[in-house]
Amino acid sequence: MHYDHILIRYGELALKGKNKNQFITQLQRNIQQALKHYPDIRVKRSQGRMFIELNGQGPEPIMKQCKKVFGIYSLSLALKVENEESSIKEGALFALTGSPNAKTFKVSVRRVNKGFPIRSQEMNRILGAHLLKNTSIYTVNVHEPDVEIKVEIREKATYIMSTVVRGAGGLPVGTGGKSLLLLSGGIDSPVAGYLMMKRGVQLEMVHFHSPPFTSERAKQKVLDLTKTLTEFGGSINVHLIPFTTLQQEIFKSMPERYAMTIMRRVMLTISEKICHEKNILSLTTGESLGQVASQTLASMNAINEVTNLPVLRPLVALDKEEIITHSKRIGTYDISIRPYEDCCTIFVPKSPATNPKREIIHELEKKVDFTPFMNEAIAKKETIKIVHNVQSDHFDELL
Ligand SMILES: Nc1ncnc2c1ncn2[C@@H]1O[C@H](COP(=O)(O)OP(=O)(O)OP(=O)(O)O)[C@@H](O)[C@H]1O
Repeated sequence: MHYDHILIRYGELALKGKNKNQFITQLQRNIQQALKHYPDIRVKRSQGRMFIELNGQGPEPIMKQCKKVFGIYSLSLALKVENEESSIKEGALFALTGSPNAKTFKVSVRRVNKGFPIRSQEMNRILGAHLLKNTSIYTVNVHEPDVEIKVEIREKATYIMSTVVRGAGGLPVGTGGKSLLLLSGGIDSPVAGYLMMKRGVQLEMVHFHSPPFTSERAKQKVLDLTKTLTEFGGSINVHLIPFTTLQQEIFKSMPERYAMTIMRRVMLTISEKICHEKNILSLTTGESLGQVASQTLASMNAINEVTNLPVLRPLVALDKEEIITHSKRIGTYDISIRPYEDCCTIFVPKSPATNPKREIIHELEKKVDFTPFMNEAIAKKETIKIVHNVQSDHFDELL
């Protein structure tokens, strides 16, 4: 006997009607995608659960991959047996005796198949008695058992489990629409992207770079960050925008105090154009309040003016420590701290305005028309598709 399935639980209660079906279909697709290197396994759905049929494949790597799939609340290794009392008894004994270091147990039966002749409570008693009779070291503890033997009696078969592992939670990527993430090489924006993916949002990236002031390795850093994020939700397109000429024009013609704000407005304007082209309905940034001078509410207010799209800022209320903790856990931190220059770190004004005024910006922007430079930058856009990376193993647990 051996565990031959993985049972997957998702937050079904929160779902209703049409959304529910879309959620489940997307989740199934995402699990299949995450397991694409295991051709023998099958992912099936049935009555509020998803099942992975292992077909001889060892469960550890499959569990590990599944722990990164958003929408999964918990997973259990499961033994499939026939809907027969004797088979269920045998399976329960296998599950109990295979639990290392356990001294106490509890049996929890769920009878999903109401056609099964023995009711759940009765079945709990039958199985408990069977386990006590056939072992000598275990006792029952219904309140705080070392191991809980879960038995799900379903339409066609019964699944027996002794462990529950927490999944990544959230919603399946692809159920929440699309957002364009402004991805710098820093610590924050990859974390912002991760949090949006956790809410089911599919990402595309835009990155502004300024060759030759920024190197190939700085560009590679952004591609590597994206590759890490693909582990949570499939392939991602990265749009690289050459920003050198625009930055030089801005820093040449605008007062230093306002150059940063105007540069951000230009970034957002270009990003919005990409959204229109790609049918993406929102933008995401890694800004959080009060971290640096340009991340004040006044600054966000001045920047936001150039777009009607929602600008999502999932880090807005987090402090740096929390953001760093996230980035270490998801595997982006070590890439983010590589010491290559970003376009924004090269053209840094000494004292950017912390309280930029829209009226002043309007006056300044009347003097120079950046549109031709923006159009040129967009025309020179380079798009790279980063394929879903399913082979990394740099972490085990997501919270
Ligand atoms: N070169 C860039 N390309 C794309 N987006 C950028 C770029 N530089 C900055 N951004 C966007 O603007 C946000 C604010 O940038 P800023 O440099 O002020 O903040 P930060 O806290 O250092 O963020 P990060 O750690 O993400 O770089 C970033 O989180 C990112 O979303």
